Amino acid sequence: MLSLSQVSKSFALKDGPYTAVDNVSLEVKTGAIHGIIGASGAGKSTLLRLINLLERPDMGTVTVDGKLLTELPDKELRQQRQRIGMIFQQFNLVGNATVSRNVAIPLELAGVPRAGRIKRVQECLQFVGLADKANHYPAQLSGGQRQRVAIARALANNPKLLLCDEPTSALDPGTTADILGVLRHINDSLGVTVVIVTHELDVVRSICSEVSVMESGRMVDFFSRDEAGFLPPGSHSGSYRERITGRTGEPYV
Ligand SMILES: Nc1ncnc2c1ncn2[C@@H]1O[C@H](COP(=O)(O)OP(=O)(O)OP(=O)(O)O)[C@@H](O)[C@H]1O
Repeated sequence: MLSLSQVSKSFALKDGPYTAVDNVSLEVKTGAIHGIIGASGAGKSTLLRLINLLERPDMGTVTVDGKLLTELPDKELRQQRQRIGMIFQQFNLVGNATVSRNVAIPLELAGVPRAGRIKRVQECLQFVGLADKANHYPAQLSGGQRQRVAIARALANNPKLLLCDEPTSALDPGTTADILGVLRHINDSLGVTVVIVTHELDVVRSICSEVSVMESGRMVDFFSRDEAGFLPPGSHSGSYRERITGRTGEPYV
């Protein structure tokens, strides 16, 4: 479903270039819930933004659902991007637009006619359990409800891939569990592949089928729930692998 090959990204800083993502390769199969974990500044969000080309890689290739995004002309890239949903820590809703209008925006951008938009907005709001909030504004909703609206908006164009940048970091533990339940449901019932950037080990332990670990822009480890077994939520010490699986292992190169 998703393949990154030797992807790098540097930013020009005052004292010279800074490499945020350094020669990263990654394969994510259809149906996975893939976690990307690592310390602050490791390059996780930048890597996520490279997947839908919100950031252009300096080097390397990005393939999503068989399309080599890094080679597509702009118009085709815009079309392919519509099949990649994204949600953020701070929800990024349009504050002066109602819930239904927020969900309708990506449909308008995709050129869906009005009747189709109305139907799809209703479906998406029903899916996230917010049909009764269609005419509310974001400021009238709780954090968890805002994230549900953001999820409904991300689902509007039937994405095959959902990118989540710290989706629960602004939420309390109960609401976090709730939103993780929605993400699991999207994966199970719609077959959407999910990539989640997080620094929360419990998010990984709760829903991820596999994890990659980033450190200083590089991918330093990869393991799956099937192969390693994940511990239940709770605090443990050691490397990311030890804390998630309870076991040590050979670092991935
Ligand atoms: N647009 C940018 N311009 C300059 N530097 C940037 C830019 N985007 C990211 N960086 C730098 O790249 C590094 C990696 O940032 P990134 O946000 O990807 O890390 P992260 O692992 O997601 O961290 P966090 O968990 O704190 O969000 C950081 O040092 C950051 O300051």
